[in-house]
Amino acid sequence: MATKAQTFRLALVQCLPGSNKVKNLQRAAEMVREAASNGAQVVSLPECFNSPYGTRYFPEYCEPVPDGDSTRMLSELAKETKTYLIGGSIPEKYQDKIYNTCSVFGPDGNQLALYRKLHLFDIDVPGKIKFTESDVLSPGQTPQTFDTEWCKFGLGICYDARFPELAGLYRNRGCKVLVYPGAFNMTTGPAHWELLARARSVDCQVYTAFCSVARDESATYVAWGHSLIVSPW
Ligand SMILES: NC(=O)CCC(=O)C(=O)O
Repeated sequence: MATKAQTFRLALVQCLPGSNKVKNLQRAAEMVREAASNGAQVVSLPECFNSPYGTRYFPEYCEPVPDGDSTRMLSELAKETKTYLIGGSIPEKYQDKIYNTCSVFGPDGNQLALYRKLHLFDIDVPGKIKFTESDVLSPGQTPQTFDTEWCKFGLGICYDARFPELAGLYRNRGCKVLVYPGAFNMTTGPAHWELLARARSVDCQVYTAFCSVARDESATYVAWGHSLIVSPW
């Protein structure tokens, strides 16, 4: 009798989006292919993988989901690589609003989830960083999970990881892995990135994956990087 595999390989793609959207998509696709060829069955991209991260960029780079170039690429890529592909996030244009949105596709290319960032990143650390996503973005309203043959996954985006209630809700729904595409910065990254991933894992007894964009010291928003996966232990 065939037994169901209990383990799988999850890859976090720490790509470096720049100002050219076509190149951002090409590079992300190359890195997903590389991960799949190294045995990854589930792959995540980071927050805003198709655009630079910043409120000034969201209106320019936003697209409809699932009918935009970035989401079409994700669906085709999931099918080509036969992976579960967690599409980081992109600025999504929906009606007259913009959301920070993660789409997930299965190995057959079908969309399994659409998650809009619930908690917008509005912070002011005097002398260090001020950022107000809510100037441009609207918050999502609904937590989202998706199923694989191995376990149920829960989705958050970056700042969402600061809210234990969301992780606890996913734990109560039976999720074993929480995935947060992200882009922390050089102030909060060293202070809280690893701490939050480990906290969510220990308090919910789940695996937690934080997938960051790579660091570019010349960018208007310098990301911390340091993608990581944490075990319940
Ligand atoms: N993109 C984000 O949500 C950034 C969150 C962040 O840096 C934080 O400290 O929280």
